[in-house]
Amino acid sequence: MLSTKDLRVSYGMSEVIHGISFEVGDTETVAIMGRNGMGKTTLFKSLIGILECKGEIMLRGESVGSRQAYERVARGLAYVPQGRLVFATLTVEENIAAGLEATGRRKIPEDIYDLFPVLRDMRRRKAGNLSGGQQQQLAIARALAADPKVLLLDEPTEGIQPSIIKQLATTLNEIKQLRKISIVVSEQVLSFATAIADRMLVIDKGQIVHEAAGADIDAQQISRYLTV
Ligand SMILES: Nc1ncnc2c1ncn2[C@@H]1O[C@H](COP(=O)(O)OP(=O)(O)OP(=O)(O)O)[C@@H](O)[C@H]1O
Repeated sequence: MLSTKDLRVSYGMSEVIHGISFEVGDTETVAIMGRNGMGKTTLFKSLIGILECKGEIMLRGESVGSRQAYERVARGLAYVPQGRLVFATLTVEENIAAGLEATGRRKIPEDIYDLFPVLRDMRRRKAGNLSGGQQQQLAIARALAADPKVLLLDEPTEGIQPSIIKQLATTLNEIKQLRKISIVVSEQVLSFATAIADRMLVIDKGQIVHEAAGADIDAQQISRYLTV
C-alpha cells in the first residue's frame, strides 16, 4: 500500500531523515516509535507531501514523491497532523465536511458518526470548544471523510488522558476492520502502540534502528529505545 526507499529529508543544509526504507501492507497497522526530535513528524510531513524529500515514495503501486499533497490525498493517503489542527471556528460538521473535498461527495458518511457518536451529538458546536480527546476524534473523522486507503497519524495520543487513549486504540482497530485500510502511526506511548500495531519500527536520529512484527515485538526492548 505504501513504501519508501532511501527517503531523505532536509531542513536547509541539515539532513534529518537519513535514508529511511519501510513498507506498509494491505490492512496493516505500522507504529513508528521514537523519542522527541527523532524525526517522526518530519517523516510524516514528507509522506503527505508538505516537505520535499529525496528517494522514493510508492503509494498503491505508483511513485508519488513528486506529487502535491492534494494529489496524494486523491490517491488514497490521509494525514492527521500532530496537535490535531482542527478548524477551531468551524463547527464539527464543517470540519468533517472539509475532508470530503477529495471525494466529490457532499454528505458525511454515517459510518463516521457511528465510529465517533460524540461528534454526532456535537455536530453543530464549534470545534474550538471540544476537549483535546474530542478534537483528536474530529481530526481522524475529517481524515476518514477523504475515504483513504492509508491513514497517517502523527502522535495521536499527545496531550490526551489515559482513559481516552484506550478508547482511541479500540476505535482505530474498529476503523481498520470496517474500512479495510492501512494505518501508519507515530508514537511514544508503548501501550497504545502495542494495542494497535501489527508491526513496530523504531526511529532514532532519522534512521530506522529496529523493526519487529507480531509475536516478535519485544515491548521491553522497544521501551529501552524510548527512554534512553
Ligand atoms: N522547521 C525546522 N527547521 C529546522 N529543523 C527542524 C525543523 N523541524 C524539525 N527540525 C529538526 O528535525 C529533527 C526532527 O524533528 P521532528 O519534529 O521530525 O521530530 P519528532 O520525532 O516528530 O519529534 P516531536 O515528537 O518532538 O515532534 C529535530 O532535530 C528537529 O530539531
